[in-house]
Amino acid sequence: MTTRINPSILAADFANLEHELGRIASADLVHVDVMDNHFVPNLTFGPQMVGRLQQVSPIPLDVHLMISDVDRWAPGYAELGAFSVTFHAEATDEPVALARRLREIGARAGIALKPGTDVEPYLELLPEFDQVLVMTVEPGFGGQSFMAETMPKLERLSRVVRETGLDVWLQVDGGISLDTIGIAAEAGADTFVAGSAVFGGEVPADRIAALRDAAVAHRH
Ligand SMILES: O=C(CO)[C@@H](O)[C@H](O)COP(=O)(O)O
Ligand SMILES: [Fe+2]
Repeated sequence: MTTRINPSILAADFANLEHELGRIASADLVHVDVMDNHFVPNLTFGPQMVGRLQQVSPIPLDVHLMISDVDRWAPGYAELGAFSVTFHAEATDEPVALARRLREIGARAGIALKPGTDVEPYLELLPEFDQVLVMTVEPGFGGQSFMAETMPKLERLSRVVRETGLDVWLQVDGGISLDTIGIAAEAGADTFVAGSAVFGGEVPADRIAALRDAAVAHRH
């Protein structure tokens, strides 16, 4: 099974983003955290900025929308060429309609679950999605501690994906480091977002390689 490392540019130098993207070119995708200071108490960037990142990035964009009114805003990120667009389950009453719209435009559709959100109601919707993002911290900020109590959710998803044979990527995001990536890999994650663990090092490419090795060592 493929293991993907997606560095989060939330931990990058915002004044030098093109340069920062170049330093993580050995990663699989670049994780772009869009926050609106409404769904979460923090503010990052919007479509104009993400569109420009899309133009200069050497690797595809994995957009994580932490915004309200997502039915209105999410399709725009697919239209600007993002490889995947992940919205929060808590932010819409129509997750299936929105996922279909994203896929129609040509993006992979992802659904994200906050640590306190139950996975059970979403299991039957899995065929509508290309990716499930299990948040391993409360969304809003980088540099928080990994919440191991979210792992049963990942184990449940992993079992269902295996049993059904669906091609749904299982992503974890928040507090992923050399100390925690093995726990998430063992629980069934295949796609790992890491912000501070990648950009906190002198050479992000070395961090990416080390995280990848640690994840592969713990995969079943
Ligand atoms: O979505 C989020 C935070 O809400 C993340 O993508 C963070 O950017 C991850 O940062 P680290 O926990 O890896 O520092
Ligand atoms: Fe994220």
